[in-house]
Amino acid sequence: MELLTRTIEAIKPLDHEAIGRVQSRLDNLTKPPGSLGVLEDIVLALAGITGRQPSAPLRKTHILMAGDHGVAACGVSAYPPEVTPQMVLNFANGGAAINVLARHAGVELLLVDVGVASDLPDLPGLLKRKVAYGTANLAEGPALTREQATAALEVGIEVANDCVRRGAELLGTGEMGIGNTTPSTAILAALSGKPVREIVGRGTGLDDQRLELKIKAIEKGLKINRPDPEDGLDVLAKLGGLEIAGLAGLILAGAAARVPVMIDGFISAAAACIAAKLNPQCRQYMIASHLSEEPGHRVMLEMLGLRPMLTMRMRLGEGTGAVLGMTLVDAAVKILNEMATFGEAGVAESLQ
Ligand SMILES: Cc1cc2ncn([C@H]3O[C@H](COP(=O)(O)O)[C@@H](O)[C@H]3O)c2cc1C
Ligand SMILES: O=C(O)c1cccnc1
Repeated sequence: MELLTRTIEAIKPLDHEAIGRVQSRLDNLTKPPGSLGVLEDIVLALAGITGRQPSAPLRKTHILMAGDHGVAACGVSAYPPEVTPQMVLNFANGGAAINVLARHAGVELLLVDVGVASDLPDLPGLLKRKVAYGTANLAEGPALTREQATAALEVGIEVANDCVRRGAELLGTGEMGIGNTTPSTAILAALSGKPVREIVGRGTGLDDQRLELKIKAIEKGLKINRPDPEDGLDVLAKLGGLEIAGLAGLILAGAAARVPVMIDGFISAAAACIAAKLNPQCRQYMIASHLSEEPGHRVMLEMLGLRPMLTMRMRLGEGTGAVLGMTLVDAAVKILNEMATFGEAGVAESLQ
């Protein structure tokens, strides 16, 4: 059986016994039950996902997938496509926002070239797994063939499986690809049926004129390609992109391996929506870090049934929100393990 099918079929429900055990420990800690809100939700989710009581700090790996987009030729980004490989060099040199936050949070950073349109040099921390030199222009036809989409999904699965084999306990999703808010918006429009104008955003900071070009390109792409909203692979192949496919594979593999996946902003959530279409159970293995400024992100999170931890007006991508969110996961796990119980501390329990 092919790797993608095997991975999709390996995803199982959460462990409700483990959730119950962690819930009773949380309720015995010296605080009113539920008073730590989302911090409590996080450890309950981790228990259900892993089947164990987590211990801190978790071993955290952030995977940043890079790819280019044919649709960039339509003028849908405020920046030129050359920025994609230039930023990959910046990541390898440690100078991007994601590097700073990964160092701050004690997170290992892995770069993957799934589809950058030029050849990259050998760089520390970069895995060269190029499926194609960028996608075709989604406004003119399918961005990818079904075979390319499957190959990119499988790159993500293999990368995630390697990380898990090396001991990763929490995976993060991030991306770099000039133009990639365009396929992400197209994916959302296809899956939700919502009008493009209602969910589109300015990405890297489009002016009104370029925003119209972006709307036109997406509407044209949906009309020409007619993606089947019930077929996640069809939506992914017709609209792209390669890094989105890679992240969707990573998410599926994390779920199959019972490892939680921190979902970053708009583009990562598009990948999560594709993964959820391929197996809705994988949603239970996701944690949403933050709410992006892209208007469609809220719609995606509602479709996924996820509540973001942070609202910080972020709209960068790279996984910056995901890595920041990981610091909260470690904090939540420390709460679970380091707080005293009512019995240990000699604190009186509730009167009710
Ligand atoms: C210098 C720079 C660094 C970035 N890091 C992430 N993105 C983000 O912006 C791009 C998506 O926005 P759009 O669809 O408008 O092109 C992606 O590469 C995303 O990761 C960046 C963009 C730029 C310019
Ligand atoms: O939310 C994101 O991930 C995002 C938003 C705009 C541009 N790049 C990324």
